[in-house]
Amino acid sequence: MNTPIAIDRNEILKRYKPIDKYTHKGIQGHALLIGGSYGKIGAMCLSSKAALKTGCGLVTTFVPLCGYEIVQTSILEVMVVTDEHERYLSDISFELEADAIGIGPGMGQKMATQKAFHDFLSNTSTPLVIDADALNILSHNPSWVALVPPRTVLTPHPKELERLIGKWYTKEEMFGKTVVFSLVNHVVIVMKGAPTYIIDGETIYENTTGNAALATAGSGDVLTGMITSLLAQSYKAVDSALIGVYLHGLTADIALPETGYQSFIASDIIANIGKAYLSLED
Ligand SMILES: NC(=O)C1=CN([C@@H]2O[C@H](COP(=O)(O)OP(=O)(O)OC[C@H]3O[C@@H](n4cnc5c(N)ncnc54)[C@H](O)[C@@H]3O)[C@@H](O)[C@H]2O)[C@@H](O)CC1
Ligand SMILES: Nc1ncnc2c1ncn2[C@@H]1O[C@H](COP(=O)(O)OP(=O)(O)O)[C@@H](O)[C@H]1O
Ligand SMILES: [Mg+2]
Repeated sequence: MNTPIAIDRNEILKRYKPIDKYTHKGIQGHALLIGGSYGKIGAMCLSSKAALKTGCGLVTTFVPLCGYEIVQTSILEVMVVTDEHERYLSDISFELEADAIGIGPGMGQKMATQKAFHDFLSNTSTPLVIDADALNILSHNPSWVALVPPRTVLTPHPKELERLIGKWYTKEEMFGKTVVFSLVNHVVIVMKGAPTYIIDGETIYENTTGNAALATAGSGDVLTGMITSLLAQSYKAVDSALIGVYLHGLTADIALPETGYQSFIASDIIANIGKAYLSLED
């Protein structure tokens, strides 16, 4: 196993692109977030708001019908497109052209949703982030991994990773299997945890930000929105993963003196993305 490269401020500054004075929302990137189901529309609100706050120009959220008013009223800046089904996704089709798509948070794994995800994968070549239930659907249908576009970013937590690559008994085995999965399928894998590792083929990166305050509902959904936003802003897949994970962790380090570990929630990540960005400008 290759020694991990520590991702600190210096490594991020090598990749970070400051905002162009003359940019506008039309060229700042359009992120599309797809997911949600009855009772889990919040996951989409979190990932969509996180995408906006990470800097892309436009965000559209694709949810089942029951999510329409929830997303429209909780985030005014986001546009909403709905599936025809009331409670879960059954047909992922839309007219818009997104620069990046994040799919999976709160999506559930109903058979109709699985089929819709299969058809979506068969028809997309847009830069992609796959998370949560979309990862679990891939684990149930391993042959569909071949449909995943090259350079897609997968963001499993340890349980989702185990479902995807199978059990491991040592840390070396876990890294070995993940590296093989990345190489064979040409994908970038964000192994979420404490710390988070990013695997790009045989190259392993270890994030240096973040703390136990992040062990709270929705913090992964927020990360999906952040990485999708960076992809939409034309960052390479691996750089989107590295910058997204670094900034996400940094929000918790910044907020900790005010919130403590226990009262920090996923919305606090979103609220501190601005300060995390500003720390790159000093
Ligand atoms: N407000 C919302 O709408 C929320 C929706 N969510 C969605 O709920 C769905 C289910 O996600 P879950 O991740 O809860 O369900 P999963 O069944 O995928 O994962 C939960 C299991 O993974 C284990 N696990 C998680 N992190 C671990 C770690 N770091 N180390 C070891 N084991 C770990 C847990 O112990 C548990 O057994 C997803 O679609 C997700 O996006 C959640 O993100 C919570 C918030
Ligand atoms: N103890 C911890 N220290 C640092 N980061 C953590 C810790 N616990 C969780 N995280 C981070 O929080 C996020 C959790 O993601 P995930 O389990 O998908 O949450 P959810 O599905 O509820 O949104 C990951 O980015 C993970 O690295
Ligand atoms: Mg998750």
